[in-house]
Amino acid sequence: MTCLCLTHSITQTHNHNHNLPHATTTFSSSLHNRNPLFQLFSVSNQFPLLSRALFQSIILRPRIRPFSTNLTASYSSSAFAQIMANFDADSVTYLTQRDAAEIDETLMGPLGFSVDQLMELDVLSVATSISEVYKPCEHSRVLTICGPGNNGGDGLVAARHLHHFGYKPFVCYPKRTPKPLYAGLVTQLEALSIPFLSVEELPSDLSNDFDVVIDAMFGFSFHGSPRPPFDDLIQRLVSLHNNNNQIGQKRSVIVSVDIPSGWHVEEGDVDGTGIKPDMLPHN
Ligand SMILES: NC(=O)C1=CN([C@@H]2O[C@H](COP(=O)(O)OP(=O)(O)OC[C@H]3O[C@@H](n4cnc5c(N)ncnc54)[C@H](O)[C@@H]3O)[C@@H](O)[C@H]2O)[C@H](O)CC1
Repeated sequence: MTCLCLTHSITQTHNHNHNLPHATTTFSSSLHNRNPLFQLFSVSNQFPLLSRALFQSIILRPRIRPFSTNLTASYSSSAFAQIMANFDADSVTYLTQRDAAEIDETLMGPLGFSVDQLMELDVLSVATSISEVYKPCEHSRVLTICGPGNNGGDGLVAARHLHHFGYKPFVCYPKRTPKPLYAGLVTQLEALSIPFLSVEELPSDLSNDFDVVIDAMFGFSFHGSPRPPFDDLIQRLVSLHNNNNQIGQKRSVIVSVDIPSGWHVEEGDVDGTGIKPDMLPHN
């Protein structure tokens, strides 16, 4: 799992106590017309042996690079500078939406991984990254907005992990899927008394009630324009970012799992009006 922390200065980059190596980096808004997704290096002969999460954790980490050469203005950490020194511009390749789906088919077909196995592994890394950058003592109230597919499942798992990490998670899961995997994830959250909020119960300004908003609406299977209620939810997250432009106003930070919801999966934030996440952990 790789975590890209956007627009914020780097806070930490190291192997953490959960022993899941990852990289955290920052880059400028020039990202938004580039596809930040599914970055992999040209070592495809190794890739089928590992889940994308494992692959990116173990192989990508020492060599990840930012998308913008303007990056140097946005960081000050010597640890980050060290990471940057190892970046290799020529080693980055990108996966298409179709590539990503085919890799999953391989992982979950001949290689015998199960969705829930990959989801747990990926999302433990997501939750760990969040806990390193946004400490529970300062960012305890977390809203996870979950979509109808596996990206939404990631959000449900993230809420559970973050509860165990000491956060106070809330979940908005407006389009539930009756499959056993999702039903089990919901049951586990209910057993922990994690509150589920309807779209109507959300405050008009999410920043009033939440320190972190996790965008787990859509991942790599998103296509077209978002349908209700996700069109409205995406707009709320867009508004959060816009509100930040008003001096002195504290806002929730946005963590988009795998892909900022509503972005074109391959083209990115085509017209520049999409969600601008603060952190982009992807699996
Ligand atoms: N590969 C891994 O290691 C893992 C990745 N995971 C995560 O799973 C998502 C991809 O999941 P998938 O179920 O294929 O798709 P999505 O979650 O992106 O959504 C599908 C869902 O959304 C509906 N939909 C599509 N477009 C729209 C739209 N315009 N409006 C409304 N609804 C839409 C569609 O009908 C489906 O219901 C990947 O990104 C990772 O985050 C897993 O954790 C497993 C491990």
